[in-house]
Amino acid sequence: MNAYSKNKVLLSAENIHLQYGEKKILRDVNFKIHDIVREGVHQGQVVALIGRSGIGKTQLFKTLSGLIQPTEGTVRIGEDQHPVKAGQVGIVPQNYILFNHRTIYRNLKIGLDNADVKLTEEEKKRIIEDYAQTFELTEHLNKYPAQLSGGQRQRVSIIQQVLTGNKFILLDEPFSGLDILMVDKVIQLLLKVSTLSEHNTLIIVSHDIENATAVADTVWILGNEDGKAGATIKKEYDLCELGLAWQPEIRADRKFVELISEIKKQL
Ligand SMILES: Nc1ncnc2c1ncn2[C@@H]1O[C@H](COP(=O)(O)OP(=O)(O)OP(=O)(O)O)[C@@H](O)[C@H]1O
Repeated sequence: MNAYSKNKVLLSAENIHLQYGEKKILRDVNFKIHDIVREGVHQGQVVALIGRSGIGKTQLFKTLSGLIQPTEGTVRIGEDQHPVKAGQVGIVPQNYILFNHRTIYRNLKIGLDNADVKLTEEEKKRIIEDYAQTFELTEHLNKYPAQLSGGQRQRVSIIQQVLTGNKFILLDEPFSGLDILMVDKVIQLLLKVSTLSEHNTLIIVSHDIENATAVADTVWILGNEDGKAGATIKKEYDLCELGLAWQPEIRADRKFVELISEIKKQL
């Protein structure tokens, strides 16, 4: 098993409740996301949020990113654990909207233009070219989104969020509509993003349990507990502790396959 330790809290939720009129959507959601130190790597956590359709994943996702205020409770972010504000968490939406009339280069530049740190045009160019090279997009920089495959567009969309300097990135169904090779590339990209900085934290909402679990170090199952109204994190799997995190080939592992079937039973 890998030696690792969990250090600072980067994102936390305390007693989150969300209700619309009489309808309770979320109940008593509590968690802490940390940075992780292991084998010379210092990284943020990668969490997979899994649950049945309509259970409240999107509502939790929006609460965590400050887009909606919970009825009760607080989401805290950063080393100083201040209450989250909209814009502090980057979102890669399901249909990864890019600006179709701008080249990939200019789409990536939007990320840097929106970053807190002000850079010269020359600095921006160098950063974009570096990222493009790392993520195999150099030959596509002057193309338009329509000329790229779905997986390539997805990668551009993820990198765009990374370039804004957002340390917290929520991804909504990042594997949908991708073939298996593209899924592998997106998984590699996500693993790379999570290790780029000790503060990079990813939360992946997905119906694709195998792939979301393969890239994650933590799995949260959102569901109803004991017939109570409102969904909560009814089970958390720590894949570091299970020895199933950070291994790209994990999907063929017997222990991993057993875990997936256990997760499915929890839904
Ligand atoms: N503004 C609202 N007012 C009342 N109920 C709402 C509102 N928005 C969402 N809901 C309800 O909240 C519940 C959770 O919805 P949510 O979209 O979070 O589910 P989900 O888990 O993301 O589903 P899916 O996997 O199908 O995308 C649903 O029952 C939905 O009808």
